[in-house]
Amino acid sequence: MSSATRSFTIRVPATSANIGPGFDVVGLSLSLWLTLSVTLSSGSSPIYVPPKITYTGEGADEVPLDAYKNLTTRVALYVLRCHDIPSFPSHLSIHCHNEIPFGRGLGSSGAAVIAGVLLANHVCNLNLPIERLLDFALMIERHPDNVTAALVGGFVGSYLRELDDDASAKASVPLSEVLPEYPADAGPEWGLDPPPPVPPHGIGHYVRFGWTDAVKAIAIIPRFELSTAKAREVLPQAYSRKDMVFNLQRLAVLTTALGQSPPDPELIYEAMKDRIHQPYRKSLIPGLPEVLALTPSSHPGLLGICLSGAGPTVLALATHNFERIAEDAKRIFKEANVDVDWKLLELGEGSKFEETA
Ligand SMILES: Nc1ncnc2c1ncn2[C@@H]1O[C@H](COP(=O)(O)OP(=O)(O)O)[C@@H](O)[C@H]1O
Ligand SMILES: N[C@@H](CCOP(=O)(O)O)C(=O)O
Repeated sequence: MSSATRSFTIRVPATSANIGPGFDVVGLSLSLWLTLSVTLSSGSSPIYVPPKITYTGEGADEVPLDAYKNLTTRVALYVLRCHDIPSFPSHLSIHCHNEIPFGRGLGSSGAAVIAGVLLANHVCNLNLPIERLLDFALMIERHPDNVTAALVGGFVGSYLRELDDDASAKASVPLSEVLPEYPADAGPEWGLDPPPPVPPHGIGHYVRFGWTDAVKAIAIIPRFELSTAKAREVLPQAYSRKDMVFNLQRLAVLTTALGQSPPDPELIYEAMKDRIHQPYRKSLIPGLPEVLALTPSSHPGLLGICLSGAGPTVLALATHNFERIAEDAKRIFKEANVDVDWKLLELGEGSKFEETA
């Protein structure tokens, strides 16, 4: 019996969502990566061999290596099952190398979800267009900001289409039905009845904004995790008109201002302020108000400063003076007993697929 091997890599960037006023709307991709190196052998044995996962980098001590428990492979399995493919092909090996820290507001779960959607697409040659890949990702991450930026790259704005009643019901099934908890002894056929909820078409829509290369991102990353779910629980259900208008005005300006050359610190600093999520998340992140109080006049080169995603990472956009901005933010966090690491990052590309053999 002959055997053939196919190998490919999938690279998905970290993201920073919200950028101040764009809660659940804007995101940008950053130069930190989740990389999957995938090998698929076939034909040498008739016995089904389940997927083998190995993992290095961020999260290596906590991530499950069972394909029915790991977020990336569970997402891939969901996509396969929506295409009437009950399980992974035999003899699949996946090595994940992850540079994106967990639970810090840098889109680790969004990257894992996009990696899973792309894994299914390429392992079984589904040839799904970008829009359909996004539909699957949005059945899992219900806000579009991270997953869209992780998939297409750049500085991106997105919205969820208003769905008709039928599509809306399909798109709002509980996550437990999209990604069921597999029991320890689950075989490849487990969970096929009832079949998984197939996403409606065209859930998410996006546009890429301009971005000036002079703008770099300093990620100031506290050494503690804050789950996105917990950081969403503290948000109110309703907002005043005044606060909504405050954010809308700034968001409209910000999406163009970050593409202008040279970038205008006065315009951008004010445009990165927010009243929809940051004020409510302060209680979860000691030192946050003090760090957000750095300004372009106290720190030349700084353009604006905000919470990255749901936090606790702070994102400072700047053109120069990176070390001073970062070290001062680190010192301020330290005064609140929070240790941080910082990284100077670039606006990243979107997800990449490369056939290696
Ligand atoms: N590469 C990965 N592989 C498997 N699971 C992951 C991966 N990245 C993130 N996760 C899961 O997502 C969780 C973090 O998600 P979340 O709370 O949304 O924070 P973040 O802001 O990092 O996206 C992790 O605790 C882990 O369970
Ligand atoms: N808009 C979301 C973004 C969450 O991003 P993450 O990187 O923290 O997962 C929110 O603010 O809740």
